[in-house]
Amino acid sequence: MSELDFKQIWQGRVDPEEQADLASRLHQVIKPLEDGAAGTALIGFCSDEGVRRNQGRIGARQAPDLLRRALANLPWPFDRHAYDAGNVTCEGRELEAAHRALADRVKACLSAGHFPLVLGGGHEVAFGTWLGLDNYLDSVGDNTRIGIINFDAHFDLRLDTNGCSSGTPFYQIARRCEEKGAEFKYCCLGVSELSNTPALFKRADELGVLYRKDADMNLHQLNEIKDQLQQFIDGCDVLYLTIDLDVLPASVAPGVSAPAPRGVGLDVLEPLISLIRQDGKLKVADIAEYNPEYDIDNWTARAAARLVYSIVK
Ligand SMILES: N=CN[C@@H](CCC(=O)O)C(=O)O
Ligand SMILES: [Mn+2]
Ligand SMILES: [Mn+2]
Repeated sequence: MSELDFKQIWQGRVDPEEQADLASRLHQVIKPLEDGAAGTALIGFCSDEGVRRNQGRIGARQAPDLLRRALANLPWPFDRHAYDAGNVTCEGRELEAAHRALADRVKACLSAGHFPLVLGGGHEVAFGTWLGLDNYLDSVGDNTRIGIINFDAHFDLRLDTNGCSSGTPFYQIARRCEEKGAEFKYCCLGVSELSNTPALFKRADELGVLYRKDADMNLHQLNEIKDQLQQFIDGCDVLYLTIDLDVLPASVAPGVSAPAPRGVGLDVLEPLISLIRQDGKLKVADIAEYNPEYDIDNWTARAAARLVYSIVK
């Protein structure tokens, strides 16, 4: 990202009448990625090639810079550095190359001690994010168990027989795990019975996926969901959190490729994100499927910003 692009994107409201340390916003503290103290490192993944291959509605490749704009005014009362690590762009149809480039960027951020937070892009982002974490753990000789927690209306466990797409990332990861003799630990919360065929439910069962349907993700079930999620977390050494914005009701997040008529509310998602953050296992996260073409008055971008805030706070 050029200095000019950085300055154009990271701007927003300033409140000079307030005590400075109580009024700072992300756009005032974020810096281009540089050597220095550990912090949160935002990486954009400009791609909707996976969505195109998956017969979906394209538009998500525009998302990263628009999400940055939605993040710019967030209060940043945290004693933590924030960096912008720029964009990885899928050139033409070269999704596999973009996955490798994203994995390298995620790994470099982890090696420097940062918490990489990737802004998609279609959900094909997940394979690149996971690969970056896996490559990093391999490079430090760490044989730990990675737990994947995906908030999504879809399993994204489609076969990649005809190439990878936004519908295949967790199947690709399952195959990689099998090849290297690692356990595939995948928890998918918010699955819609109407948006996944029995073939996908069958594959999820065969792969030992822990899942809950959107209809079982209500506020009155929160304690039960937390217990189930905590048990999953206890069986993992490190965590990768991925949020597909289509897990939210379409009335909250209309700007996605495949909207969910029911969805899971922020009132349920936010306490679960706090649980995921709680014990220090969370190493990397991403937000996927923002499609500005279908957004209304930035509702979806604002919901995404709220979720980012929940992840980093
Ligand atoms: N990442 C999205 N995956 C969904 C899309 C479904 C749709 O376009 O209707 C899937 O493949 O199941
Ligand atoms: Mn998805
Ligand atoms: Mn989805």
